[in-house]
Amino acid sequence: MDSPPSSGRLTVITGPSGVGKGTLVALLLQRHPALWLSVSATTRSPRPGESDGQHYVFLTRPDFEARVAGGGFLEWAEFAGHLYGTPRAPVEAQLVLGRPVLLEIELEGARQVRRTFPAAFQVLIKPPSFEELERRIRGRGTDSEEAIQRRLARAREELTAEAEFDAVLVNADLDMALQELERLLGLADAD
Ligand SMILES: Nc1nc2c(ncn2[C@@H]2O[C@H](COP(=O)(O)OP(=O)(O)O)[C@@H](O)[C@H]2O)c(=O)[nH]1
Ligand SMILES: Nc1ncnc2c1ncn2[C@@H]1O[C@H](COP(=O)(O)OP(=O)(O)O)[C@@H](O)[C@H]1O
Repeated sequence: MDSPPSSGRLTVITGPSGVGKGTLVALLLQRHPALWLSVSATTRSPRPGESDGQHYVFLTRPDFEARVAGGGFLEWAEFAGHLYGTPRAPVEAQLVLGRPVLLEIELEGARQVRRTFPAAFQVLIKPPSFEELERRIRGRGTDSEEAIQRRLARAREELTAEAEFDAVLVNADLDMALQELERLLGLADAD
């Protein structure tokens, strides 16, 4: 099931909010500059330190909906009261160039990609426990109590979807999880 992706392959990384997806993906990109991470669009407000076009493309809801209507997203979903989507054109362009592409997206989006790109390699990142997940979301200090509650409710749902994924990775120790992710993605040290 977990055969490593070839170059130009699409990899989807999913997992509950606060599990460490962003942390793992940032480390992966530092170590493997050949990887290309899709920058999503969202209607949520920027967090302190997030810049437009780098972490997300921040859109109003009407602008986001116009892009949906125009077929501009490879996939999109609503999460915790906001819309999130993967701009289609840049992903397709990178795949044509043969570059390995990463999407860091939530469960509904992963399901859409499974239908449109059945060859995509899909990884679910899990926390060592639900209590640890809550500690990480709170420890990050970026979300309101309401946003935290919505993320925790959604997390319970996402964690039941394990069987849908090509691989499941527990992010307990960060270095170990990073190594395991590299192994799953078939990334050698020098990639
Ligand atoms: N479907 C979909 N989900 C996305 C996209 N971009 C980000 N997400 C997911 O939306 C959720 C919320 O992201 P964010 O607001 O940055 O919060 P965080 O995960 O708590 O840091 C996370 O599960 C992301 O993986 C996207 O383009 N499409
Ligand atoms: N293996 C780990 N052990 C302890 N804390 C972690 C680990 N991985 C990530 N974290 C911390 O958990 C918090 C949430 O991580 P983040 O990458 O923002 O999650 P996500 O992108 O999945 O929402 C951050 O404060 C991060 O530093």
